Amino acid sequence: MAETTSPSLTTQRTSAPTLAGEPLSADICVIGGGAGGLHVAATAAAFGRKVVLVEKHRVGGEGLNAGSIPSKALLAAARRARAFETASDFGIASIDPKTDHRVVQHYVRRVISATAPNSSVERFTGLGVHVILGAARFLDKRTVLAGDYRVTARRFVIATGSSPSVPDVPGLETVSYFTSDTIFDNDRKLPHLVILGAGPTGLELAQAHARLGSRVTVLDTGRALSKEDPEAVAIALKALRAEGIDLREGVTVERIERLAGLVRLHVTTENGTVTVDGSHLLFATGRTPNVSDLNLEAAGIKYGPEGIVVNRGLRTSNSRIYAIGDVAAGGPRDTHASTWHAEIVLRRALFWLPAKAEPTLVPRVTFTEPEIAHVGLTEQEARAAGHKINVLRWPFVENDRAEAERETAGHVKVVTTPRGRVLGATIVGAEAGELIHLWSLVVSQRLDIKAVAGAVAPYPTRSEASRRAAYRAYASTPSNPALRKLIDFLARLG
Ligand SMILES: Cc1cc2nc3c(=O)[nH]c(=O)nc-3n(C[C@H](O)[C@H](O)[C@H](O)COP(=O)(O)OP(=O)(O)OC[C@H]3O[C@@H](n4cnc5c(N)ncnc54)[C@H](O)[C@@H]3O)c2cc1C
Ligand SMILES: NC(=O)c1ccc[n+]([C@@H]2O[C@H](COP(=O)([O-])OP(=O)(O)OC[C@H]3O[C@@H](n4cnc5c(N)ncnc54)[C@H](O)[C@@H]3O)[C@@H](O)[C@H]2O)c1
Repeated sequence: MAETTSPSLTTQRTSAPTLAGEPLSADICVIGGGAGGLHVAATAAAFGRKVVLVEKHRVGGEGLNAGSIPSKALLAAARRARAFETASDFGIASIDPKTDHRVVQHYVRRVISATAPNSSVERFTGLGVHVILGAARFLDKRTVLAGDYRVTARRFVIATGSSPSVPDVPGLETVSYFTSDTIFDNDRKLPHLVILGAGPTGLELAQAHARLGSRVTVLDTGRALSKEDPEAVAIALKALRAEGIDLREGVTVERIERLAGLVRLHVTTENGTVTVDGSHLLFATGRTPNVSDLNLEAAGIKYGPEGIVVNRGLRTSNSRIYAIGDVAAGGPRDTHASTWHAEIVLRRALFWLPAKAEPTLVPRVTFTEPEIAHVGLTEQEARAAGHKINVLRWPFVENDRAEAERETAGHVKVVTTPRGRVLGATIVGAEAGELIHLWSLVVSQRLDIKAVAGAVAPYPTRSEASRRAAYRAYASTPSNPALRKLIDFLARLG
């Protein structure tokens, strides 16, 4: 088991600045070998640019090693356990699944290993990228010290990602705890896991652990999944609570203490102070951009608590340097957002095209069951932006495939202008993450709701719910007096 002992949050190695270092020049120097950095490096090298990639820890970044991949592998194992428990709904005897946590952990590692070759040092070296393993640190506006090299480059791309942020709760130094950096190394049953933070990280890990046999309590100072449409969140939270997760919102952990064999949290709620005891603690309280060891001041790069300040072209305050992915302030923090940022930078740096980042084009998915997927504006954001809107819905309870599979929770909800331009879509339900891609296309291409209503969906699929929601745009058509007159007239003709 790999819990963190306070107060060290991450192990960021820093290179002591030295004048030594073999000079190395490049067209593009990429700092950080996660999803975003690797995409820039591979593509720029494919176009014949001389590329240096600097990675201080593990090539593949957080997504591969401690983010999307291990969390989805753990959720996949948890889904199997849940299927055993609920099989009697289908006429098959349910069983109480027994989890071998060492084998589950081995499975998670196996999935990481299976996807790792795509982001190995060997692969990138083979593509012609000069890979340096070590922490990068700016010496001046055009030079970075990395490993044994002093790298100068025409362009730099900072893609150093983010790390778990852990609040300074009194008593934290007395306990050990997990973050997303360490939880996937755990290979033991956690009898009662208390999770602080009900964002996507907290809730995905809550459901995974609950299904694998842990008792789970989640505490959040604010609202769970506060960015998402409240209607969708209510459906997902109902399902999580029905699986036994004790989720409390609007509560504050005032103090933590270690007692024999357990961790005790003193929690303020609207009804006073209570104690919550657990066997293990996981912080899922948000992320901090990885900037502290880059010496950004030397390069004239502005940054703040949210990350490196960039314009819509992802340029920093040093016009030769871009920042992408989790480390860039204000943008979405998802793997596909990092690779999309990479594509914007490649278009600008290689082809001088005026590509721009528009965060509302990036879909996001919380992979609980049911999933919540969203793209564009939520109903609340559209109203706050002053749009007049129509809201179109179709519930999965009216979807034949969902009925056949007994997964009828949720709906498709689409927000359009009165003239039918789609501003955003939220889907809550099984496979919402797959279904949202259609709406991503619609929002990014500024398509009209007619485009979805007019495209035939196969039967019986969940996709039909998207088409049915789109069709709701015509709900008032049969009672339109002018149209009724026209139909009457045409009927008289023959
Ligand atoms: C539990 C969890 C689950 C997630 N699930 C999903 C999901 O399902 N889907 C999704 O889209 N997103 C998911 N995310 C978010 C996703 O992992 C991140 O948005 C993504 O990894 C960010 O990619 P990046 O390239 O910006 O940074 P990273 O992947 O963090 O890569 C940054 C790299 O830079 C390196 N680095 C840092 N400082 C330096 C330095 N000074 N010098 C050299 N190298 C440096 C780091 O070692 C790291 O390898 C999840 C995150 C978590 C925590
Ligand atoms: N499925 C996915 O794509 C996925 C999964 C995980 C993370 N991510 C991305 O990573 C980013 C970070 O997500 P996250 O869930 O780690 O963080 P988050 O910032 O989204 O959520 C953190 C939660 O912790 C709560 N919190 C903060 N301090 C607290 C405290 N002291 N006590 C209790 N609660 C506290 C906040 O109110 C918030 O609800 C997001 O942008 C997310 O999109 C994506």
